[in-house]
Amino acid sequence: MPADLAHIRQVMAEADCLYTNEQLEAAIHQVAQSINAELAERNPVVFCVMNGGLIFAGKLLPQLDFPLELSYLHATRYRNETTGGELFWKAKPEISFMDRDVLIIDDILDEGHTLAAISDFCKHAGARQVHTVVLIDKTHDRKARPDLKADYVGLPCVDRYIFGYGMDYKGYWRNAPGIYAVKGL
Ligand SMILES: O=P(O)(O)OC[C@H]1O[C@H](OP(=O)(O)OP(=O)(O)O)[C@H](O)[C@@H]1O
Ligand code: HPA
Repeated sequence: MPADLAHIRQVMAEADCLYTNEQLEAAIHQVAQSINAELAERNPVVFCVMNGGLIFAGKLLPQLDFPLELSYLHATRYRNETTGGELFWKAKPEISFMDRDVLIIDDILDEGHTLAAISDFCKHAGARQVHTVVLIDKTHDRKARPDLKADYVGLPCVDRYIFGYGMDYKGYWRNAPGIYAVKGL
């Protein structure tokens, strides 16, 4: 069914801005410094988790100052909805990471099923160590595992449905230049 563009535009017009582009760029810079300090000698394989990780990865990677190999994977469980379901692999990693450090870049750690499944997949497939970085860690008590955390986090966010900076609302507004919460969600 075609999207109701009037609704999509209204969602943007009524959304609350949680983080501006400037705040996000400052957070990404901090994260990059931490990763530079800790992974510089690890020669990692870096995976951008599509689609949501695209903008964050694009802004983070040029600030990493050490040798790395870049690839992508695509696992999704929201599929243009605002609640998550079963994890579906659209593209598994193609580059070999056997006995290599892996860095997973994603936009958001929400319930964490996605990051946990990707990390487990990489460990079982022979990664030496799996590191994770997310731009946003949503604050609530519904994490897939109680101790589930990313190794590097840009910013926390309230327990609302958010979009922008790679994250979508019904497939739209990944291009929004900040992070916004949908009115009423
Ligand atoms: O922590 P979780 O509750 O598992 O949710 C986080 C995941 O959900 C989103 O992906 P989505 O399934 O929407 O796929 P997409 O990036 O292709 O939109 C987001 O990009 C994360 O990968
Ligand atoms: O709040 C969210 N917004 C967009 N995508 C998401 N994937 C998990 N949580 C979210």
